[in-house]
Amino acid sequence: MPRVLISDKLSPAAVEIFRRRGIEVDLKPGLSPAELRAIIAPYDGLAVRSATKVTRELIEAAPNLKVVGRAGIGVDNVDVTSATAHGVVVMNTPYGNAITTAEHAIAMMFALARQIPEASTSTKAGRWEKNRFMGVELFGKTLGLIGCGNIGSIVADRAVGLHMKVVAYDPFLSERRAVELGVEKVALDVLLERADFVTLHTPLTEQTRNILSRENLARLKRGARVINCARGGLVDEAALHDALTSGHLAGAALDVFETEPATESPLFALENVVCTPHLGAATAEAQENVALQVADQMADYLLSGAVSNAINMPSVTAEEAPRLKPYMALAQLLGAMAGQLTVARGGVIRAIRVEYEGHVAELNRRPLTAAALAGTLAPLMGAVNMVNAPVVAKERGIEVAETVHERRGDYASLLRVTMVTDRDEKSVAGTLVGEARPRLVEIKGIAVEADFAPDMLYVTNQDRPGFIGRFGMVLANAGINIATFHLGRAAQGGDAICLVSLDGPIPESVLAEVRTLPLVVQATPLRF
Ligand SMILES: NC(=O)c1ccc[n+]([C@@H]2O[C@H](COP(=O)([O-])OP(=O)(O)OC[C@H]3O[C@@H](n4cnc5c(N)ncnc54)[C@H](O)[C@@H]3O)[C@@H](O)[C@H]2O)c1
Ligand SMILES: O=C(O)[C@H](O)COP(=O)(O)O
Repeated sequence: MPRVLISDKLSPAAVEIFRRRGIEVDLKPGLSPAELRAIIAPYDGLAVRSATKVTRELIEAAPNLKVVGRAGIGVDNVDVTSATAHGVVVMNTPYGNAITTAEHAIAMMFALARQIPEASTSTKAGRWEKNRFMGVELFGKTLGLIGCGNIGSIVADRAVGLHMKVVAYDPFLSERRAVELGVEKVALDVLLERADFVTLHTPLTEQTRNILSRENLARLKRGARVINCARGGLVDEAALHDALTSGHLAGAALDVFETEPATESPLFALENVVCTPHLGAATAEAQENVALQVADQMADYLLSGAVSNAINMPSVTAEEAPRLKPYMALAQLLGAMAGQLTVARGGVIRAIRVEYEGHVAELNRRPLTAAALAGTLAPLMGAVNMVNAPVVAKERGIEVAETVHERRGDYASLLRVTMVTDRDEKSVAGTLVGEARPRLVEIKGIAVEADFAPDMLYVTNQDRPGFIGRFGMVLANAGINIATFHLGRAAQGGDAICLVSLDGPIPESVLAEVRTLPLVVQATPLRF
């Protein structure tokens, strides 16, 4: 039974889902990084919000970990590169808290425009300062959106409803989408010049870090107001403080901070600053949404291999997963065979080709190619799986090509994996028997029919009488039982292949003897 650890405060709905789906779940929010590292080893899944930092050290301490589920949007607290390198899928819930966060940004805009928090504090303190709090109307004002994705679009919709003019800076926003949303797509400089209010809705990346830098804050209109409900680090906090105290900016509303938890900041002393403690996603509805969604997604992956909303892996729907699973196993086995033959021959890998023919060509091929890659690379590089194989191949400069053949051959479905090195090419092909059992049907273009077995021996020889008898005798003399025996040849008297499955690994001394037999070209033990 898979085990999941929830290390942040998630709605109890998540625990219920995991248990109902047969997953053992432990709820331990608030652990220190060292405490978390000490207990993570047995878990298959880790569910987090933004408080847990899923670092390289944590991932390295988690040999069983298969999936990290972020109950929320931002994954900047997860070291996705390390997770990928260790074959761990990282998934988030990209829509579950979008409305709630957009509403928080709008609430912050109202709070700023009418100084509601400060006015409330003053009124509760018994001071009736009716003349102190003079606000501004939102009607007719210009809202500048930096980032117009899921949350930015909802903010735009609400702002248009308030009769604001909305301008948006987002390099990935199409003109068509901008028109649909009723926003004007502009360059960042134009936004900074025109906006009365600026609201940020981008992830924190190398490109967006400090997007409201000292220079960009200075470009804002005098009297403009800034709202950040996205991520600390998007705004230069020291420069913001200076712009507010100098009177250049009229106010700022911050839900997120460079350092969190933010328990002290010079900004807290300013009257025209409204702060909340990263509450953007904090509504009952949003927390229920993200908890249910992350638990279902993680359970799907752990139980059936279905992948949704993964940051580092192609999607596999729950409907596809059962159909893909046997083909993934076939792709992985073919890859493992091609990889082992390549290791035996040596050489620098240049390319890996995966060919699809028949029904399999109509399936979702990305996970199949990833499985084939994982199979090929694992014998050469160790801990490679479907998650990290494409990255590993890219890092090593290995070209990956996928080919779909229209032609129909002897098999309803055929998968072929070829490894190209600076020396030669090695290809193996297979199919599924009864839609479930992987079967090898071709090695180096030579037809051969064999099931995969944990221990096999692959021999190439000259197609002349005498090989089979001597080969059988060597194994028999060593007390090695041949479980299955398969032969193939390119042409009469030409290159021939022999693939046998054994009841265990072949001892080195016996292998050496096989290699010295007349007619034998090479002998390679295979493990699956
Ligand atoms: N305060 C909170 O509690 C809270 C809650 C949810 C999300 N968030 C934050 O909000 C962010 C946005 O969420 P979303 O769901 O809208 O994400 P999204 O991916 O749908 O949208 C992000 C948008 O930013 C744009 N973008 C990327 N780089 C940019 C750049 N250099 N300049 C301008 N635009 C750029 C993208 O094109 C995209 O349209 C998340 O990444 C997360 O960090 C915060
Ligand atoms: O990216 C997000 O989804 C938000 O920042 C929410 O973070 P939280 O789950 O810690 O509230």
